[in-house]
Amino acid sequence: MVHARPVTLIQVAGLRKVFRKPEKAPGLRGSLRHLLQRRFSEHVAVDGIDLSVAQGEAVAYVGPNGAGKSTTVKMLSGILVPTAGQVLVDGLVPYRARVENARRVGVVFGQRTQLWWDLPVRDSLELLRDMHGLGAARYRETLARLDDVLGLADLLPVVARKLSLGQRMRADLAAALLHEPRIVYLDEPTIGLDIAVKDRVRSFVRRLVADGTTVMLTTHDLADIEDICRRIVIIDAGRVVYDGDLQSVKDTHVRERSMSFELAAGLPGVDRIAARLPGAQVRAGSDDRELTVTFDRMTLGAREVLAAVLAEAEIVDMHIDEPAIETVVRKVYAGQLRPEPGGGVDRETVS
Ligand SMILES: Nc1ncnc2c1ncn2[C@@H]1O[C@H](COP(=O)(O)OP(=O)(O)OP(=O)(O)O)[C@@H](O)[C@H]1O
Repeated sequence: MVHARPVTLIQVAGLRKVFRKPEKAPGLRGSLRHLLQRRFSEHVAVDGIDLSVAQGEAVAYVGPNGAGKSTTVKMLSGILVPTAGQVLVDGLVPYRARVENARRVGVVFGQRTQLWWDLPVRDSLELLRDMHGLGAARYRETLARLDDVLGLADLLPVVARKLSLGQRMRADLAAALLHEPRIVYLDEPTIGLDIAVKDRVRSFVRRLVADGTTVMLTTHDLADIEDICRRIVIIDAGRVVYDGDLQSVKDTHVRERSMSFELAAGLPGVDRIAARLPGAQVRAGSDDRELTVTFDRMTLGAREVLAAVLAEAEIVDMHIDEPAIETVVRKVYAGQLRPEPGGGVDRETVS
């Protein structure tokens, strides 16, 4: 069988952004001196990023505060001009073709709205319809589809400033997707939302990806990532420190795994099980029919753990706790994951 090659929609090479900040002593004297003798310091926000995203991929773009995530997304959406490097989004250089790029891209900022604050949602959507030059039939059709998944009907007559945060996010998603962009940048799309609305937004984005939209997700909410993305790009201090499959980053960087058991009768003795599993931590739960074994997956397998517990007790139920991506990201934040010398990164195969 011949597989079609995936189409690359976002292609970034050696991308850099250096901000110049004025160096000025405080007060009037400082301002006057700055006028006569301007001094600037340079701040490297994005420091040579290479990134390639295929059509229909959902990529989490993650990193600590100030890592350079928003600066990258601003360069991808044409708001900022890079200091060096190449950016190509759907065949366009975003900062040179801002209008055309905006037609193909949708941006959602969880912390800001693109709705007109004093207008009913319907008016904002109609303004966007006109800005994007959408015909009446296409507008009606897209709005009906968005209404179906986002439940917009009740929100349309409401003035944006009167919407709750969750309603505002649903309306903002509709505003960003009205023109059916091929690429969507989501910046903290679930921030401040309650669990039920978060779930709704996440399943909406999953559906978007399943329909072939390319999504780049910037978030501090790691559950968003686990729910939506298979690939994760972690950046720190403007550089990519990991780019690969979410599962493999967990497998590579989180060696610890846990298995929990529910036993038919009281524990036969934690020590006896521990003796069969050198290096593992065996703990009794709150009642003596629960048992948790934590082990290094490089030295012990789930099968050996199961066999050791079975040899001493009758098992009613068991489950394996998956390592959370949180643990990996915490390592990055603690500086334990660094780029390879020479700028190489841990790029894994992405399926
Ligand atoms: N317009 C600007 N002028 C000067 N420095 C800037 C500007 N925008 C961003 N920076 C600096 O560049 C660095 C990267 O900022 P950026 O907003 O891209 O980080 P981020 O990863 O999005 O952070 P956060 O998670 O807090 O949103 C920071 O040190 C920031 O202070």
